[in-house]
Amino acid sequence: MQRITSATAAELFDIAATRRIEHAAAAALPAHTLMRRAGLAVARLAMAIAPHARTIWVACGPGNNGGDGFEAAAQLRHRGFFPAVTFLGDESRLPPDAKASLQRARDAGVTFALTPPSAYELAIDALLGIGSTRPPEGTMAEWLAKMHASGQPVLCVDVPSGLNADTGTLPRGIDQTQASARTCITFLSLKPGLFTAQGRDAAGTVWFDDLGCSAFKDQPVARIAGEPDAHPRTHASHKGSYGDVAVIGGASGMAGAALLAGSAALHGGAGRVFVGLLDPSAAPVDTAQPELMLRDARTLDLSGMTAVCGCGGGEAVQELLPRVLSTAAALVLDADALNAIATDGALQAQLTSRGKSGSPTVITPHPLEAARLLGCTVGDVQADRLAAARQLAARFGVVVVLKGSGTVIAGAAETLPVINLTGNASLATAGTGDVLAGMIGAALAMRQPAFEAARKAVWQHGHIADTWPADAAPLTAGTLARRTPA
Ligand SMILES: NC(=O)C1=CN([C@@H]2O[C@H](COP(=O)(O)OP(=O)(O)OC[C@H]3O[C@@H](n4cnc5c(N)ncnc54)[C@H](OP(=O)(O)O)[C@@H]3O)[C@@H](O)[C@H]2O)[C@@H](O)CC1
Ligand SMILES: [K+]
Repeated sequence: MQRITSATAAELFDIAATRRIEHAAAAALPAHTLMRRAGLAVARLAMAIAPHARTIWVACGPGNNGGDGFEAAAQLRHRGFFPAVTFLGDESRLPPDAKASLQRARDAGVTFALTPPSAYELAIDALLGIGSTRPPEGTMAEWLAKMHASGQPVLCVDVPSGLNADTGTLPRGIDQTQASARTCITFLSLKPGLFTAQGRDAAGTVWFDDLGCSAFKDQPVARIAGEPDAHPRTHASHKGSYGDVAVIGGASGMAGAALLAGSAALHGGAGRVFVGLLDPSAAPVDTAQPELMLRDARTLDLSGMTAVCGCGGGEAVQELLPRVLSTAAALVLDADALNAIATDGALQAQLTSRGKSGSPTVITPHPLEAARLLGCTVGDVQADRLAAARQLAARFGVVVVLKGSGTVIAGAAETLPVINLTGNASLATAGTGDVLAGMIGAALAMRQPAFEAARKAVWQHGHIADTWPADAAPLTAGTLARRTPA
């Protein structure tokens, strides 16, 4: 059993691949072996989460996910705990493995009830796993709501019930994202839906148990990538070794966004950082950050530079985009640059030809910006974030950073997309996106390949937030850019 953290590197498998792994493993092992192992793993984790629990509510559904629950209840009872099972299904229609585990729970003396216990210290959600086909309703929805509202810890078996394990979406009306402590133990494969969209909040802390079946492989759909490699600086290096970043943005009243991106690029290690402001009346120097070289955006020669374009760009950025797209050696497109491209076919064609020419280009849309670029709704993007990121990457030939819970980084078709596991809700504050764009710009300026530059910067951006000292001032975009609480 392995706890999954932002340092974990592993491949992710969709439901179809997980089914193939399950079938291959089940065929190679004696009957009921997988479910016994799964139930034992659930029981072990339950005992670790709630070692002093008097009552453990085990909610079991109509399929093999419920079977894992029966098996866990049997194992818990054998170890002196008092699991109370509520079963929502038809015994005569249980799959054979689940039927065997139901009998084992009965033989162990587990208590069965029609309604959940009035008090319990841990709930085990074994209602639905990867066989979920429709939104939970009726009693099942009520039980899930009760678990959610109780404030007691919830341990989800394989996946939070109702969660789409491929996409991380929950059905409307099924809110599993607010309970006090949520844990999910998943079997045989790590599923992408546990790590993006609503999946992260619904699953909480994820544990993985391969049930002794690591030899069974299949085709992954994505990966979590762990901590990126450090790029140590050689002693005999100089500022020219780390490249030039030019931030293009900061239209009237929005200079702060461009300055934040510039600060992030500077602290991200770029050799020199220019900030090309679109507001002609902007101050000639930022006295708080004198290292930033402020220029009029229209006068900057971008050849040989990494441009970070769009931060606070407003509508003014549109007229500069043809030149930025054609001359920047490497490019990060964010915010208003993306909105401008979304409404301008000629700019889209230019971005596509830039992507096809192999010039390093990273775009950093949030879901609404991604929807505008794809000509669909935010709901469509969020319904399958991996697919949306892949589609954007394929359409423009660029690296895509689709922001949000479980940021997705997608590039060329032959590169597995990455779901990033660092970051938390403290990043939901103005300007953090500008900081990310600047950090990616710095990594590109240091000549890291575009996908790796994006992956590394996204990881670090979230990691800074994750390791922000609890007793420090709250994280702001400015302190995030400087990487130091102040
Ligand atoms: N085989 C093994 O040894 C191992 C199995 N493992 C475990 O098995 C899980 C997969 O099991 P599974 O395929 O039986 O699917 P599962 O998620 O239990 O649900 C299917 C049932 O639910 C029903 N149903 C669907 N949606 C519903 C809804 N909204 N509301 C109500 N009912 C609904 C559906 O009915 P139907 O759609 O056919 O009407 C069907 O009866 C997997 O996630 C893992 O936990 C692993 O531990 C490895 C070892
Ligand atoms: K479940």
